[in-house]
Amino acid sequence: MNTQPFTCLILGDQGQVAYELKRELATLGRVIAASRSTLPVAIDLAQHNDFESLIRQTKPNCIVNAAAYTAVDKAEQEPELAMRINAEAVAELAQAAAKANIPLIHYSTDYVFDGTAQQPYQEDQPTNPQGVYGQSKLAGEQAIAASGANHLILRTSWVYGTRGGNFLRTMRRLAREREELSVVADQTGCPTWSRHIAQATAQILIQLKRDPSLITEHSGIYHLVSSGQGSWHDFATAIIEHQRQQETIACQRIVPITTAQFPTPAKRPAYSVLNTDKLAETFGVRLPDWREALSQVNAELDQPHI
Ligand SMILES: NC(=O)C1=CN([C@@H]2O[C@H](COP(=O)(O)OP(=O)(O)OC[C@H]3O[C@@H](n4cnc5c(N)ncnc54)[C@H](OP(=O)(O)O)[C@@H]3O)[C@@H](O)[C@H]2O)C=CC1
Ligand SMILES: Cc1cn([C@H]2C[C@H](O)[C@@H](COP(=O)(O)OP(=O)(O)O[C@H]3O[C@@H](C)C(=O)[C@@H](O)[C@H]3O)O2)c(=O)[nH]c1=O
Ligand SMILES: [Mg+2]
Repeated sequence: MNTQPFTCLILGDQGQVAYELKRELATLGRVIAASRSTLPVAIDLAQHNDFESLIRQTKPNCIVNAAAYTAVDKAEQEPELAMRINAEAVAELAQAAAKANIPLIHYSTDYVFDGTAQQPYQEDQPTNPQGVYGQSKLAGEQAIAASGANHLILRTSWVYGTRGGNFLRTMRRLAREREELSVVADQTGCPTWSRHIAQATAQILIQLKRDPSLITEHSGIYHLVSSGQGSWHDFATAIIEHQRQQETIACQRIVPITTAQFPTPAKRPAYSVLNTDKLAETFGVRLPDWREALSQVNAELDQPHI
C-alpha cells in the first residue's frame, strides 16, 4: 500500500501563481516547489533537465507547472529563450509526466488569441498569437497535447496580486511618482487574482485526488479568468481610485489612450475576454467578478505591515 501523502510537485516558487499555489495546495497534502534556487530540487528551465529522475525522486501524484517566461516585450528580443522555457522545457516535462502516468496541470494565456473576436473566446476557437510570448505559450500547449500526458491547460489572463511583477504594483508605483498617467483603453480583458487561480487549481485537484480517473475523461484546455471584463484603463482607474483613498499620491489624472499612442515591442490582443463555462460545467469552478477580487486585494494592501 502507498503510505506517501498526496504530493504535488510545483514548478515555480516565488512567481505570482507559484507562491499562492504553495499555500493553497498544502491543504491537499505534501507540496514540493522546484525552481532555480530551490535545493535539493533546483530546476532551470532554460537548461535541459532530467524530469524523469525528478519524478522518481519526488514521487508526485500531480505536477503543476507555474514556471514560465512571462516578459512579453522582452520576449521579442530573445525568442529562443522564451521558446526554450515555454515550449521545449514544457515538452520535456510533459513527456516525463506521460511516461510516469502523472497528471500535468499547466497555465497558459489569453495572448494565444489575436484579439479580433467580439465575444468571449471559447477553448476551441482558433488561436493566432501576435507576439513571441503568445507563440511560445501556444507551442507549450501543443507540446502537452502531443505528449499524451493526462493534462489540464488552464488559460488565464492579466494576473496580478500583492506580490511579484504585475500591473497593479506598476500602477500603484507610478501613481506615487507621476501627476498624470496614460493608460490604454482599447484593450479589453479579464484581470485575474493570482490567489484565485491557485484556489481554483486546488478545487480541481481535490476532485482529481478523490477520483483519479476524472483526468483521462477531462484532459484538455480550460479558461480560468475572473468574471466581468474591462480595459487596462478601467483596471488602472479602479486600482488608483482605491489607493487615493488610502494615501496621498501624485497622480491627478488617468488619461485613456489608444494602443497606437503607447507603442510597445510586442503586439497585444485588443480583445481577450475568455469564456469560462467549460470549467464551470466540468469542475463546478467559477471565479468572482474582477472588481470584487480587486477589493479583496486592496483590503490586504491596506493591512498595516508588521
Ligand atoms: N502574469 C500574467 O499576467 C499571466 C500569466 N500567465 C501564465 O501563468 C503562469 C504563471 O505566471 P506568473 O505566476 O504570473 O509568472 P511570474 O512571472 O510571476 O513567475 C514566473 C515563474 O517562473 C519561474 N521561472 C522563470 N524562468 C525560469 C527558469 N529559467 N527556470 C525555472 N523557473 C523559472 C520563476 O521562478 P522563481 O520562482 O525562481 O522566481 C517564477 O516562479 C505562467 O505559465 C504564465 O504564462 C497567463 C496569463 C497571464
Ligand atoms: C505601464 C503602462 C502600461 N500600459 C499598457 C501597455 C499594455 O498594453 C498594457 C499592459 O501592460 P503590461 O506590460 O503590464 O502587461 P502585459 O505584460 O502585456 O501583461 C500580460 O502578461 C502576460 C504574461 C500574459 O499572459 C497576459 O495575460 C497579460 O497579463 O498596459 C499603459 O497604457 N500605460 C502604462 O503606463
Ligand atoms: Mg508584463
